[in-house]
Amino acid sequence: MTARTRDPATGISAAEPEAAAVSDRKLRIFRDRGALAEGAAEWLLGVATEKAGAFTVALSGGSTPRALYERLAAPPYQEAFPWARTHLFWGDERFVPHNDAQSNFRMAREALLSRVPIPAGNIHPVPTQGASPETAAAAYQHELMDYYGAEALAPERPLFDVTLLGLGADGHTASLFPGAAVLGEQHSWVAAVADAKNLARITLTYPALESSRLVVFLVTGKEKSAVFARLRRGDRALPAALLHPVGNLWQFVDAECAGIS
Ligand SMILES: O=C(O)[C@H](O)[C@@H](O)[C@H](O)[C@H](O)COP(=O)(O)O
Repeated sequence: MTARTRDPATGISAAEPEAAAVSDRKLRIFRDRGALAEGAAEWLLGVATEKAGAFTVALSGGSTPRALYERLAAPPYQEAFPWARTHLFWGDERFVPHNDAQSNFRMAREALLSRVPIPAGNIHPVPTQGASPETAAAAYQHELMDYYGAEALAPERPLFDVTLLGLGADGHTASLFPGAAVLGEQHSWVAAVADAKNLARITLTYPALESSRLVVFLVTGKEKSAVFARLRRGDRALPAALLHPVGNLWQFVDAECAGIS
């Protein structure tokens, strides 16, 4: 077996970063962004294939997920993925029209939805055409409850099969920003919030995001390596570190983010 060195602070194994992927408990370190996108697409296809019936995913915005979506929109995933039984929701969205450059829905439509045979009825964007972020949040909560078939989340029956998340430099995930009141939300599934630039956003809350069979953080780049090390240490100042899904949590990162390149 190859000798591995481990950073005592982060717990990250410094196993060959040039390998396609290495596993350390639920941490997978990929050579680069391209390898991560490929590995995540392969992993997602595996999870979707194993699941019978509807396969429900909460999508994230951000640059790293975009590479995954583009990979899923190309062979072999474009044909092999069970699109007809896949339902897509969003973990968060900016309160902007769906054709706005800042819209997470627009990004997913361009990178993925317009290129794969997913039925329109399986796509569940946040309805940002509403009168206010609050009405959009309420409408999205109703949509999620209708889909789930109940108004209370049962731990043994997660809302999502997979929730994809990113990690902001300040430790935010979805639109759960440090110090925000929504971090204490225990009942609502969806909330209206504002980001540091005071742009209104709609975000799933911890109870909804945690109602996931599998949560996967996708994080890349040197600029994320310090915050990712803090996440690995479980630094409770980071909203991302406070997420405890009912299922398993994975972290897919590239070698730069892991600090081993
Ligand atoms: O829509 C968004 O921007 C997401 O809500 C946000 O939580 C994102 O995932 C992180 O900011 C990381 O984004 P990057 O992957 O682009 O760094």
